[in-house]
Amino acid sequence: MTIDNRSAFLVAVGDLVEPLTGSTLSQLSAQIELSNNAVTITVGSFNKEFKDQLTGQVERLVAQYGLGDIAITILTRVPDYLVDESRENLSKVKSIIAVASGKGGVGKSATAANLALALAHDGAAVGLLDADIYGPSVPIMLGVEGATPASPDGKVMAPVAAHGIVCNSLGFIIDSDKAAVWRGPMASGALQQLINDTQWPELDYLVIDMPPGTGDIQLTLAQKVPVSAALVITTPQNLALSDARRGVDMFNQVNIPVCGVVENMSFYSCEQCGHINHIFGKEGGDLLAKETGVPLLARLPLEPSIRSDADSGNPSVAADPSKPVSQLYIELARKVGAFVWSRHQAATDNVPIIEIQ
Ligand SMILES: Nc1ncnc2c1ncn2[C@@H]1O[C@H](COP(=O)(O)OP(=O)(O)OP(=O)(O)O)[C@@H](O)[C@H]1O
Repeated sequence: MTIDNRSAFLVAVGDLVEPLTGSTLSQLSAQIELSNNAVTITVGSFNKEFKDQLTGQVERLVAQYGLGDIAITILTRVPDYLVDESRENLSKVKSIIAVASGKGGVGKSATAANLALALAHDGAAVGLLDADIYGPSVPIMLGVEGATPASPDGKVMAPVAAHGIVCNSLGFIIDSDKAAVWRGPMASGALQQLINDTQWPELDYLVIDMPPGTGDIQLTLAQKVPVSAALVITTPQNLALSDARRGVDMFNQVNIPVCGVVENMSFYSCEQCGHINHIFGKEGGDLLAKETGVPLLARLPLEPSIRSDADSGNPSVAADPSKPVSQLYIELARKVGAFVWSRHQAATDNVPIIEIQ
């Protein structure tokens, strides 16, 4: 192989496109290293499908440029958003994703839990913080109700492990019925404690299940924690949509990038005849996306197994990642991961690093 071939190969690899962002590897500052017998590409998201595709594309380029016998390795390094050294307990967390909703009961917690599991399914180290102080449901959803976070020094809490991720929730610390009747300052104080006193391990993503609504607590939380992407969950009907619009506005106010909207309980597909029924109305999520300029990332069906899986402590993605509804969560997770990767490039304006050894 000649020097020219090697250089042309590196340029061609840099020109390959990440399909969910539409950007090239060079634009996304992927690191591409070529030695005599190996090429290693470090991308910013875990998307298994994309990494497999990329391996195939690189194999073809290796053949096209006559590079001979070359080992191809694709690694992932999620961009590190949390540059603030003072946040000791979050110092090992690379990126925080807030899952919010303008109103309660739209499926925010079920979506947050399945999103966290879907990110982990592709290989990421993931934590889930249940900040839904008024109705902490993560312990039940992850099947760890009654667990107690370990605290060797009596000060910080170690999160609880479940289904390959780690989580913490006010539900571990207090009776969730009591939390439901707390007044603002008490709820806010408990939330602060949960945020400040959880010692998160090395994580690629920390998913936060936010309290529903757009009041002071939500705003304070959004400002206190360095969120890299917010996801707003809604159902298709008008009332939920106007609340979701307020959710998007809230994040805009505090300069947190909203990566997208999820329309949950979007339709019901009859198990017997396959007829699709839009129980809560149609195309509301599209309308919201158009009005706010935020993309609609997923339409999730109203499906009994989502509820029964979550109620039995084994959310759909953990129960069976291959079933259609789990695949929807996995696709959603890949879009969120791609947003975090591309957003970081926009934020830091990194220059591409291409090394030839
Ligand atoms: N797409 C869906 N299909 C069927 N059931 C769902 C779906 N999404 C969520 N659920 C179920 O609906 C109920 C409410 O969902 P969830 O607790 O996630 O809502 P939430 O928005 O977090 O509510 P809250 O704001 O009160 O905490 C749960 O039993 C959950 O399992």
